[in-house]
Amino acid sequence: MFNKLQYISQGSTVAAQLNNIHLALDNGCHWIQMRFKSKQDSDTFALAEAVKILCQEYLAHLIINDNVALAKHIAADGVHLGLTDMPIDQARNIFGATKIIGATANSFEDIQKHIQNGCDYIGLGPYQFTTTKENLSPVLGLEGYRSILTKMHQNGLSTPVYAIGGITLNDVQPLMQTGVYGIAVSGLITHCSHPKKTIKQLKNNLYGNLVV
Ligand SMILES: Cc1ncc(COP(=O)(O)OP(=O)(O)O)c(N)n1
Ligand SMILES: Cc1nc(C(=O)O)sc1CCOP(=O)(O)O
Ligand SMILES: [Mg+2]
Repeated sequence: MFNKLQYISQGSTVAAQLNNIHLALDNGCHWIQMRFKSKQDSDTFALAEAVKILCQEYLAHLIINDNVALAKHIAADGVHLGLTDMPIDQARNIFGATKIIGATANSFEDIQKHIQNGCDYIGLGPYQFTTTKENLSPVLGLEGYRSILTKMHQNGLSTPVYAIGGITLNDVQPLMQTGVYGIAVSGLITHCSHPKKTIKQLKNNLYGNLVV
């Protein structure tokens, strides 16, 4: 069973990325997506190696954003691919059958295509406007999730869907009621003043207060 809470890392330098990822791990996140839009491949590689070690220490899953070759090279648990990244079936041939491949969607049609191509989870967004990612697809809002998740149910599609994009603590329960499997967040955890408390509250909302 996949974690219901994904932390999407942010930071413009290796040091900032490492600090933010360590903060997330140290305060209870167990699924890290390393999302580093660096111009220097050497920096991205060095960060990925360090994050792999950190995730091993914290028994956390490590997903690499965009870069299938890097994910394979460091033996990450998975990769996340967007609408303009490598096709999922091509990534599967490179990365193998046991690895986790996530895919970005902004519509039911995107989801259908990704599932046909063999993805393991969907990142459906954006829920609302966010400055964490540039070039956002059209904002979906709560009604967008309701509509898309209903279509998935009607078509017997059960691939886990994560909501992403501008999510705050108060958004979690309404989003979970639409039928999404979990959430992916970046700024909420990166910038909060009490990360351990926030992550525990997120988990309580995600797992229905089963978290002790
Ligand atoms: C869980 C999750 N969902 C969506 C995204 C967005 O990925 P992508 O469309 O490739 O955009 P970038 O993150 O590469 O800017 C994601 N990373 N994770
Ligand atoms: C990485 C990403 N992808 C999105 C999409 O809509 O595909 S929104 C997003 C940013 C998520 O960060 P925050 O929780 O700070 O808004
Ligand atoms: Mg991408």
